[in-house]
Amino acid sequence: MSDAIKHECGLAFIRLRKPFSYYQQQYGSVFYGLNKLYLLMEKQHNRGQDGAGVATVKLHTEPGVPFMHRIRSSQPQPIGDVFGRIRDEIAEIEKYQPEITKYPGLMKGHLRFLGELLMGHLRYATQGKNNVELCHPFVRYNTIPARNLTMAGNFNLVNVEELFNFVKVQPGETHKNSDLAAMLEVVHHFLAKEDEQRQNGLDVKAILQQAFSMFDGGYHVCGLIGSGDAFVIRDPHGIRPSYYYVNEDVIVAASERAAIRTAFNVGENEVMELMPGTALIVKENGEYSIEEIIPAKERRACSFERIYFSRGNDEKIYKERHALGYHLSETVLKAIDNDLRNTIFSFIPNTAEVAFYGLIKGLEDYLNKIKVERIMSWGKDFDEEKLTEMVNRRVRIDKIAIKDVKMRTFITEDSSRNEMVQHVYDITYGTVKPGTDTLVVIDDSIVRGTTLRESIIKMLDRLGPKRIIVMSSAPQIRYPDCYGIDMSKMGEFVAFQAAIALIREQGKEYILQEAYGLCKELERTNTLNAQNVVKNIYKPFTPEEISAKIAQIITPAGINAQVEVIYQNIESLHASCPSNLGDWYFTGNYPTPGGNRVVNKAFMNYMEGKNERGY
Ligand SMILES: O=P(O)(O)OC[C@H]1O[C@H](OP(=O)(O)OP(=O)(O)O)[C@H](O)[C@@H]1O
Repeated sequence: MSDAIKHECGLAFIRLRKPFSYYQQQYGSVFYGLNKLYLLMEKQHNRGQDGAGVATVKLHTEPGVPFMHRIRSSQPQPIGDVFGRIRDEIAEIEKYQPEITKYPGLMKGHLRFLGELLMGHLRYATQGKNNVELCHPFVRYNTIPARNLTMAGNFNLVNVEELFNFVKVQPGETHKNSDLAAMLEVVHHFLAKEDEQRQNGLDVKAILQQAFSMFDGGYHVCGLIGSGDAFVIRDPHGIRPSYYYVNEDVIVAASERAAIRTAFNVGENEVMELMPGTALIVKENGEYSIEEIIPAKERRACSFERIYFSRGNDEKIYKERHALGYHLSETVLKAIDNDLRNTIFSFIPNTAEVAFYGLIKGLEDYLNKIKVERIMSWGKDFDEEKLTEMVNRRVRIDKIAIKDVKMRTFITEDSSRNEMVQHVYDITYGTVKPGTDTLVVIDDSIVRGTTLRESIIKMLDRLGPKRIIVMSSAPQIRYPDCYGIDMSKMGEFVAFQAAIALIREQGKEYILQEAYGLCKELERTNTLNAQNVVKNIYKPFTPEEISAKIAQIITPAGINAQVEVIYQNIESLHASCPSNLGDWYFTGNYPTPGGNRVVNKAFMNYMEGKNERGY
């Protein structure tokens, strides 16, 4: 089967609250909104590099004049492509009317994308072919202006089929697995109903309450309506991140706080978090409100956002990644028997860099403590040489792995990933004392283990270390994620491969058969969402046993160094990222019942040899 593309990951929204002439006077450009949208998107490019799209709505147009426009790209550098094409349109008009930029009203009439409502999207398609038809935003056109709707989002739903059935829509081949297509149809269904009944303005809150009570998953979604209204909404568990900022000139929303801070040059506390289950609703007249759409449920904000996905320049995320590294320092000291003299520390670029600083801080704190203890124990028995030697003891750090391509391989589609990871990294020669040094490298996450097996371990081994210890600032990734970040097939997780290998080695295949039988039974009684059966696969083994097996799996043939893997534990993860406790990919504790169905389906697919995702 061809894989469905279900991953849509970065969002930007701007509502201009003043006429275009104001922005020209105040900020020197009628393109203020478009420029800010570009910046917001560029600052979130970490969230998706496979596609980009923009939609705009113009307010108060004459009847018959198009007011909703959309442009999308799945070219390499898609943000540049989208805005390049918008720029070309501007240049074309200026060619014939060089004075036009002086007349904002005229500009609005001539330029398709000069709208007061702007929405941008960055797409990450980890699976299947990158098809521009699947890039957000999607649009639902209608002859009645208020029933035109365009939406984009960062989300995964686990009940798409059910939703299409509800609105009695037969989606085409391209969109049949698309969460957004299903969501758009459902929201449009209630929008049309509301428009039929309404006396005055649209009751956007009522539309959202009816539509969003039907969605099972994690989401951060934005919609622009032909009436001039707009909304941004976040799932009731707060799984996906969502932030907003308001001043007299603009209303802004985005997936990451730091992007808003940089684009609008504002402080940490000026950017607000959109709380779980609520929506930012912007009325056609530029007023806004924060409304509860679905009562908030237990907060399960995604921790993988903090560990890997978001950009690390966010004030809180930086501290959290630092803490993740710090928490690992004690464990690594134990692993190397406190032998800092013969150990060299480094990181796998890029995301792990901040955790590396945290790790080093932890090691330095230890070393400083030791120095003080030693010096104190000398009493008066020391000289300059002895003291200098002690004070100059350092944790040995070096930049050993280099990333040649400035792209995120994890969010690169599967077919090209293996080859890519082989060529993405390189090493710095002459850094390690061959045969003596232990080399410790920290990565933020080990998912499939491909980065390590196909590239990093072989390269590091060329430097001749005695041991290679890989530390992961995330715990073992054991279960699929179906709420936003694509990790969908059981057999691909190196932790699952390790559990299977241990089961086989120990002749415990009955565990697999029992779990499969239980899944089948749950399927028959339509209760696949009642429990996560895959937990039984891991149950017989300690995390350390799984880690030891993972180390074997990621060690390619012909490696001289002894390879070990050390993971973060769940307690330290939670201590490091206290407001993002969503940890289902590590623990198997899904926030919605749909999650259990997904993991059980993924396991059944694995047992049946089907290479397809569980949702
Ligand atoms: O175990 P695997 O399945 O190979 O995946 C894990 C790797 O993927 C990510 O790197 P990526 O290149 O996406 O991003 P980065 O440069 O931001 O770290 C992550 O940082 C790990 O290094």
